[in-house]
Amino acid sequence: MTERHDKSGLQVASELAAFIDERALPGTGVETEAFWTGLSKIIHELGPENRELLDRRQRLQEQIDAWHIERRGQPHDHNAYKAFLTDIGYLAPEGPDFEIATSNVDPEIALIPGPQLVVPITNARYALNAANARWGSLYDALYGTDALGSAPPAGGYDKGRGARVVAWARVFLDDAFPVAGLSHADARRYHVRDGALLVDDLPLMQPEKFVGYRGHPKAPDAVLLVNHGLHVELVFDRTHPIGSRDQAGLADIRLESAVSAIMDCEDSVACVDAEDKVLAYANWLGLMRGDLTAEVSKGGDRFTRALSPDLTYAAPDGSPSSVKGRALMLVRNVGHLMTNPAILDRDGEEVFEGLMDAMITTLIAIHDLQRDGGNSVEGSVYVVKPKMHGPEEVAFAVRTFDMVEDALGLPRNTVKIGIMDEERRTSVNLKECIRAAKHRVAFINTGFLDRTGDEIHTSMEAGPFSRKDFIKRKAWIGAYENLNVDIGLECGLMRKAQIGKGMWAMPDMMAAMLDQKIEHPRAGASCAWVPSPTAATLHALHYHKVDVFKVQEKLKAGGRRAHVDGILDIPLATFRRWTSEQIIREVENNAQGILGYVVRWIDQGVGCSKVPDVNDVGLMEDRATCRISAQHIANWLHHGVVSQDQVMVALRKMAEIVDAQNADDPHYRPMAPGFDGIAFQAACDLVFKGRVQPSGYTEPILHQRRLELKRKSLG
Ligand SMILES: CC(=O)SCCNC(=O)CCNC(=O)[C@H](O)C(C)(C)COP(=O)(O)OP(=O)(O)OC[C@H]1O[C@@H](n2cnc3c(N)ncnc32)[C@H](O)[C@@H]1OP(=O)(O)O
Ligand SMILES: O=CC(=O)O
Ligand SMILES: [Mg+2]
Repeated sequence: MTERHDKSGLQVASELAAFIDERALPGTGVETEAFWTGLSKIIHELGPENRELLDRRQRLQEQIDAWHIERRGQPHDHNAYKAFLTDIGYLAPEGPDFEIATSNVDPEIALIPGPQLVVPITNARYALNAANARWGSLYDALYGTDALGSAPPAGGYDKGRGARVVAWARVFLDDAFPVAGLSHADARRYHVRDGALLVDDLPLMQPEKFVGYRGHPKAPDAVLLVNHGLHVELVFDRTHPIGSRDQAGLADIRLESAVSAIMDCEDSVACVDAEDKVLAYANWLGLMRGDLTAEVSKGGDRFTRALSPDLTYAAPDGSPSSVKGRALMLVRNVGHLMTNPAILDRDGEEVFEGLMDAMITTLIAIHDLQRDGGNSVEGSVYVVKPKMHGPEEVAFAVRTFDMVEDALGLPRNTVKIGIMDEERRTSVNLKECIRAAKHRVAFINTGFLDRTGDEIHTSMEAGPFSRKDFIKRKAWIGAYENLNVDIGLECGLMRKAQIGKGMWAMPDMMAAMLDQKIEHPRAGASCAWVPSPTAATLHALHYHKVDVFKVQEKLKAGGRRAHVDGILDIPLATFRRWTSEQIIREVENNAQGILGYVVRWIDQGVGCSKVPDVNDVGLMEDRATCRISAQHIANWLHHGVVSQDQVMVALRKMAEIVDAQNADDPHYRPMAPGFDGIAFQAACDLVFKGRVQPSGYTEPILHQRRLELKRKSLG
C-alpha cells in the first residue's frame, strides 16, 4: 500500500511529495503551496479534457475500422476514403499560411544543424555521457567501431588500423578545412600568426574557419575550427601515444557531436510508479542543477562521471573565448495516454502522467534558468511532446504549458515544445499542428518508429500489411518524410526551430550509418536521432559534408513535394506471395524483438535494450519498435496470415533463444521452459491483445505487468 500525503486535494505518494518539497522546489523561488495548488488545478481542470481527447481517438478509430470492414473485399477507393476521413474530422481543413513565432531559442536548436542524441533519463551514467557527448573523439569513433569496414580487434592497439584511421581523418580535414596546395596528411606544423592559422606556412582556403586555439600560438596545444556551425578541435600532444607518432603531433581530432540531447522520460524508460518517476525526475534535477554525478567502473578503473565544463580558448585575436561543453538538453515528457499511480486526484483516480511530467519537469528546469553557464542561455525549457494525435491535442499541450507557466511564475512561452510527428493524424494535419503551437514550437521530428506502429494500427481492418521491412519501402513513408520537411519550411522553421529525422536503430552498424544517414541532412533535416555518443560523432561528419541551410533554402523555394494523398496510401501487402518459411521468419523476428525487449522491461525495469534480430544484428528496441512488432503480428493474426498456435510456437521458440542470449546476465530470469512468468505473459498480451490496445500502444500492458511484478516481489 503506497503511503500518501494530501497536497491541495491530490493524494501524492510520499516519496514523490518528499522529492518535490525537499529537493525540487528549494532554490526555484516557487512556494510549496503554490506548486501543489497549481498542480491540483491543472490536474482537475485539464484531466477531463485529456480523457475526452482519448475518447475521441477511440471514436475515430472505431469509425475507421467500421469503414474498412464494410468495404472488405472491394478495391480501395482512395477518394471515398479521403472524403470519409474529412467527414469524421480526422482530416482537418488546412488554414492560411503562417510563420512560427517562437522566441528565445538557443543556437543549438535554431542555428547549428547536427546530431541529436537520445538517452533514457533513468540511467544517470548514460545521461551524463549523453550531455557530455557534445564532444567526441573522431579517432576513437573510427577505431572502435566498424565504421571503416571491419570490427575493432580484441587486444592491444593495432598500428595498421590506427594508421588507416589517421589517414581517413586527414581526408575529412582536407574536405572540411582545405589548404591550397597542401594536404593535411602532409602537414608538419599548425601554428597561429597574426590571428591566422597556418598549416606549415599556408593559410586555410577559408581562413574564417579558424576560430580559436589553446596554448602558445607558435605551437598550440589545440586549434579550434568551425564548419557549417560545427566545431572541430585538433589536439596536439607530442607525448601522447598517437601524437608522438604523428609528424604534426596531432593526437586526436575531436568533433562537436551531439549538439542537442533528449533526456527521455518516455519510450526508453520503464517508469510505472512514484519510485520510478522520482528516479527520472531526480536525474533531470541533477542535470538542470549541473551537479549530477555517477560512479563508473570500467576496464578496471573507477571514476566519478560529472558534467563536462565548457571548453575555453583564445580567439584568433588572443581574447578569451569558450564553446559549450555539453549538449543542449531537452526533456521528453510522456504523451497524453498514460496515467500513473504516483498521484491520485480528488476522486482517487490516477492522474494523467503527461500533466504531472509537464509541471514537474518544468519546475526542475527553473534551476537551470536561474544560473549562468548551464543549459539554455536563452532562458528556455525544451520539452519534447510525443504521440500527439492532431491539432487539438497539440493545442491541449500548449494550454497545459500555459497553466504550468502561470503556476510556476514563468514568462509566457518559456517552455518550448518539440512536436513528434509520429502519429498518422498528426502527419496528415501537420500544418495545423504547428499552428496550434506557433509560439512554442522548437522542433518537429519524424518519429518513424511510432509512426509505423500507428500506420498498422489505424488501418488494422484494411487487410494484412506487408512484411516489416517492406512497409518502410512503400510510398507512404516517403510522402510522410518529405511533407514533414516541406511543411516545416513553409511554416518558417528554418533558422528558428529544428526539423528533425528519426533514430538510427542499429547501434553497432556504424559503417552502414556513415553510408546511409547522410540522407537526413540531404533531405533538409537540421538534426536526426542517434542512439549513442559514438554514433553522434560519426553522424556529425554528415553535417560537415552537407550545408543543411542551403538544402532547406532550395527545398523551400521548390514548395511541397508531397501531399496528404501520398501519406494516406496504406502499405498493405498487395500480392501476398509469401512462402510459409517467409511468414514464420517474419513472425519469429518480431517475436524475438518483443521478447528480448519485454523481458528486460518487466523483470529489470530497463526501457531500452539492444536485442539481436534473427540475422543477429543488434537492434535498439524501445516501446515504439515493440509497438511495431506487436501490431504487425496482431495484424497478421487478425487476417489469418498466421494462426494463434503458430504465433505461440514462435513465441516459445524465440523465448528460448532470448534466454540463451541473456545467459551471462546474473539478474536474468529465463522464460523457458515454464513460459509462465509475467514477462512472457506480457509479450503474449502485446500480441494477442494488440488489436484492441489504444492506438496499438504497448504502455498499458507493460505498465500493468511491471506493477504486477513489483507487487509480487514485495510479497
Ligand atoms: C523510437 C524512439 O523513441 S528512439 C529513442 C529512444 N531510444 C534511445 O534513447 C536509445 C538510447 N540508447 C541506448 O539506450 C543504448 O545505446 C542501447 C540500449 C541501444 C545500447 O546500450 P548498450 O548495449 O549498453 O551499449 P554499449 O554497450 O554499446 O555502450 C555502452 C556505452 O555507451 C554509452 N551509451 C550508449 N548509449 C548511450 C546514450 N544513448 N547516451 C549516452 N551514452 C550512451 C554508455 O554510457 C556506455 O559507455 P560508458 O561505459 O562509458 O558509460
Ligand atoms: O520517438 C521516435 C519514434 O520513432 O517513435
Ligand atoms: Mg516515438
